[in-house]
Amino acid sequence: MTSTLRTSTLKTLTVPLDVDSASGGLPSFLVRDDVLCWSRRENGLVGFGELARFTATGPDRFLEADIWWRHLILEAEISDALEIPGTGPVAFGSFAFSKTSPHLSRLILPEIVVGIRDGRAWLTQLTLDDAELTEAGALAALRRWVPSGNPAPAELATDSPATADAAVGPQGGTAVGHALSGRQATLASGSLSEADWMQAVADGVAEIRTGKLEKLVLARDILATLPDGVRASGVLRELAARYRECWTYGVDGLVGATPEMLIQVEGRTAQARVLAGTLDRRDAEGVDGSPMAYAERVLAGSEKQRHEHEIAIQSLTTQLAPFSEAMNAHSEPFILELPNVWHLASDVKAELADIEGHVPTCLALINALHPTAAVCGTPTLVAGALIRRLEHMDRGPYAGPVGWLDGAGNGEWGIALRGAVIEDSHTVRLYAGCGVVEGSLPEAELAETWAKFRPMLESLGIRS
Ligand SMILES: C=C(O[C@H]1C=CC=C(C(=O)O)[C@@H]1O)C(=O)O
Repeated sequence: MTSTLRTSTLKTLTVPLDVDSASGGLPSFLVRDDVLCWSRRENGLVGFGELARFTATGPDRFLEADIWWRHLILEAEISDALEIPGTGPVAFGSFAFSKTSPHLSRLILPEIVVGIRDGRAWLTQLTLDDAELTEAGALAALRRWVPSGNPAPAELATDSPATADAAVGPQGGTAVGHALSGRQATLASGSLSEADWMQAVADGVAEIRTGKLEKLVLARDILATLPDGVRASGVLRELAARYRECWTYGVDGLVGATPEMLIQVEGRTAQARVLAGTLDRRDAEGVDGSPMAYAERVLAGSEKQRHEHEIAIQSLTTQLAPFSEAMNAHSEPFILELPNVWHLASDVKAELADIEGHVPTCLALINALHPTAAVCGTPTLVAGALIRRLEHMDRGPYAGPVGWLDGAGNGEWGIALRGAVIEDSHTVRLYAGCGVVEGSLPEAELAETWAKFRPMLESLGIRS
């Protein structure tokens, strides 16, 4: 574990901010490529700069991060005019999926945070210096990060990927067998070719048939090369505008819009959104009747999909129970409609218990919940070992927790799905995976990964 923190005390000042929703709200602050972002609909947090950073690898990464954060907060001098979730000191973070990954899990303490929640907006300045924090100083600091104030929406759209247009061809490595159009880009398979990945799915199904495990989530990566370059800020604005039901995240080059909430803590209430079971909305094109009736029939009516979902909900509720005084979950999953896919979804709500006089922190909960069956499998250890054997890649931050936490114990941590890592200014690695159960068919799972790549491909201007 390493930390860039100096020994000085953290000071923070939170003041109300006048954000004119007509000028674009939170997305209008997504103008820098190094921005830290967490946003859904009109709400969210955007962070600028970096005061301190914690990094770690290994099985204790969540608990080490928890200790680092609690130590930082313990002596902090906090002046907070709003005192709502997300005000006061805030850190953004992203954690590696695997306890064996060399990828650095991280918490980043920004210098400036802009937040909006239910129509209330605020600005927080953080410092480790002795200087006094004032409202005028905080506004001046914000203007240094976002020089022209809130840019107009029209200005923001100028580098919109939807405007670009050119042919796409395969690049060195294994070309992916998918028709693409839109912006000039090349796509190549990552660690496994499509054929090898389908073989991995078939091998996974064979393992499930031996009875060693019930469910396994297998993922794959593809590499997009964009000669015109990639702007993280543009990708985030695109995702936030299109995937409003999802949580759009941006931390250190990891970008995406996840529909899955691992854990959201507000005071003593914890909530999760568990997803498993997917149907490509394009499958409904040309089918008689309403698309939703099709989803009801084919997704909610499928025994395989419901079984996959049941395993995911069981794993979450079993792990959350020891931390909860009371818990409720939908008895029946609902259908979550996203622009690309439908999912079987269940929301779980729990009242957190006092454990030795303390409500469990976000990171303690994540330590217990991750990895859920929605991204790993059941039993966890067997599935985890098989993932390492069959995927032939390090997932890095893909399918790991991503989100933020504040000094009062509130936070939101999604699972980093439907996302990508911007590796350099022209290269983006996209990830997608599928729950594999006994009835899974490799070709159908491959098609599902393409549906799950779609949010990122679209936001890069690549139409699939
Ligand atoms: C692993 C992914 O999705 C998970 C979340 C929702 C539905 C899933 C499924 O139906 O397979 C996956 O469990 C991914 O998007 O990469």
